[in-house]
Amino acid sequence: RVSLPGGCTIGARPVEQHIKGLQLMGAQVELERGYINARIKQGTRLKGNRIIFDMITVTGTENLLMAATLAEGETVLENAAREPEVADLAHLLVAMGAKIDGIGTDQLTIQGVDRLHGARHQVIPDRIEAGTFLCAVAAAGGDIMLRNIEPMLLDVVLSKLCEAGVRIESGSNWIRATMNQRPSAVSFRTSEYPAFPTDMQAQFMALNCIAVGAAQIIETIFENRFMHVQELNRLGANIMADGNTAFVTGVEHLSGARVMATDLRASASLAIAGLVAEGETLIERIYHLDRGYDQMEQKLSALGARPAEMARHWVKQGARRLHLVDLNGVGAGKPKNEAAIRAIIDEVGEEIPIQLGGGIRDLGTIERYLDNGLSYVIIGTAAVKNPGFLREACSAFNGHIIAGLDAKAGKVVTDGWSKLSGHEATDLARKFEEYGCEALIYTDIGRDGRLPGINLEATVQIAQKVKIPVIASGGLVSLADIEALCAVADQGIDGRLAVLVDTRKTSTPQRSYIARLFHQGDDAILKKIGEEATEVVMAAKDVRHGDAPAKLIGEVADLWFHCLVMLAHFELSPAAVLAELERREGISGLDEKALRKALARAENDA
Ligand SMILES: CC(=O)N[C@H]1[C@@H](OP(=O)(O)OP(=O)(O)OC[C@H]2O[C@@H](n3ccc(=O)[nH]c3=O)[C@H](O)[C@@H]2O)O[C@H](CO)[C@@H](O)[C@@H]1O
Ligand SMILES: C=C(OP(=O)(O)O)C(=O)O
Repeated sequence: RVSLPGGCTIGARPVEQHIKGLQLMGAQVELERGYINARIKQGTRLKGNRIIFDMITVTGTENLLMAATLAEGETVLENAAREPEVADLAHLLVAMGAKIDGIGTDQLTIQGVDRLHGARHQVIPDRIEAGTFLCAVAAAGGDIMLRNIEPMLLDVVLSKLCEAGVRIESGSNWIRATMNQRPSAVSFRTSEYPAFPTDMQAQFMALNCIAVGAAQIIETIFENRFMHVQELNRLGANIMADGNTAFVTGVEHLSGARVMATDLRASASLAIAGLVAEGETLIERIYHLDRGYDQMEQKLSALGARPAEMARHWVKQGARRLHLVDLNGVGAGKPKNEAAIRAIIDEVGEEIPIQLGGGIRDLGTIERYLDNGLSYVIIGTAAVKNPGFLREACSAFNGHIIAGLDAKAGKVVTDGWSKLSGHEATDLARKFEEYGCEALIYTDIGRDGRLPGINLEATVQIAQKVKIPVIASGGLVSLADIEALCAVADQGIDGRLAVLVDTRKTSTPQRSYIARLFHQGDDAILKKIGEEATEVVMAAKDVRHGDAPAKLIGEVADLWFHCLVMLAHFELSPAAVLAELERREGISGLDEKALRKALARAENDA
């Protein structure tokens, strides 16, 4: 028994092809109140058969393919979907002992086997995620390198991007795209693989919004997959949709606005348009996006990072010192990002002190950096491995050398955290102070990047052993951490415990929508309930004026959803609410049967 499928509401998501196939294989299937009940006579198995799909269905093919592997005899699937994900599933099944012929074609022949066994399989890269980033670069301009992606999977998409003016280079498992002009409009029609994927339609529409020229987009797979049109228009796009066809006339500029994500790829198209738009774009209901993209915001931020602008931003926010890490330099053992570092120094070097670490291993490098305008240089690995070097650096550049102590359970680690040394952090701290370091940066690597809060105890321990300032770093997540550090600031021997907030480690903690709400607390949840209730009222009024009821259903769902979140927040059970409704039944005079039915349905759905 399974419920009818969900997925994005991009049109009806019927499953009669799945059901027809299973019936042809001997299953009894019936629909009952939103559920599919399927059974087969006790002691028998599904039987192979020849199944011709009326239309090409991806999950339909996948479902029957799986069923056929364990059916009796031979199954032939005709007009099967050829999407790479279907082939990938077939390869997994073969690795598990299934017998399948015709993988990658529209005719799959399966010889049933008695059982499958475990196997190891690497899932193919997500071609739609890759395509989405390529579209983002095509629309916003820039340069992107995608690794672990098979260009073959993106054939049409790549050729359409070329048509738009993107420069594409590729190898067996990478794609690089560069774009430094406004894209040209590209027309297309979505269709089954290997034609243009419906899952890329919205992203290409976003690209067309700011293109030179006009494009016609025809959606042939899903009947309601243009919900991004009105949101893109809110950003200033010029799109007219008529049935399954959209006409996009490119405009020169989009401007930021508050928009709403309606489904997965629609959200992606809004993110792309938001990148291009002037000013701020706020995309609501981003949970649709999170369903299909892993850390999209982090990946995009990495692309857009213009170090000097970022530095200016922090200075504007009131930063009093900048801490830079040449991360590539750490691995290489020599500077790797000098151009970016120089750009930062040029931008803000005269206003605030800048310190830099990562791959600094010789006096020449230190001298060059200080000449360029850095205030402090941080030495980590080299300080541990070659204390003589640290001593020399301190005497040659007195007042400009900071030692970085990265530690795990009190023991110092080196080489980008890859090697554990035998040294106690406290011992080294004292030694580095003797050499003449200006300060120490203490990072608990068990916390860094994971945000559980600073390791206060260990930091204080270090501070108590030395007279120079200790900069706390790693795991810092909230103001509470900083307050806690301020509270122990006088426990350093000379009362100087500085705080380093490293944004690389503290920005955008990844949380689900619900987790974020929980984190924001009661007020945020209650405010949301108020807003959702208002939206219900507004949608109900629209329905009264003749609008389709789908929106109202959606708004009620949002309201219920947030009520459930609130109940969970207060550790109350939804069952208690149902019980309360049931209790009122007698008093309020509600029709008992109708209410019982509604409750039974609600319970089922829950
Ligand atoms: C989880 C997953 O892999 N989702 C993808 C899958 O969805 P999904 O497998 O749901 O899409 P299908 O390929 O089944 O649907 C294609 C078309 O066939 C119709 N149809 C399908 C089944 C059926 O029994 N009867 C019927 O009429 C659908 O309404 C649609 O118009 O393929 C779609 C089309 O590439 C993609 O957009 C989805 O991202
Ligand atoms: C529509 C999509 O997925 P689903 O079939 O899961 O809704 C999609 O990936 O764009």
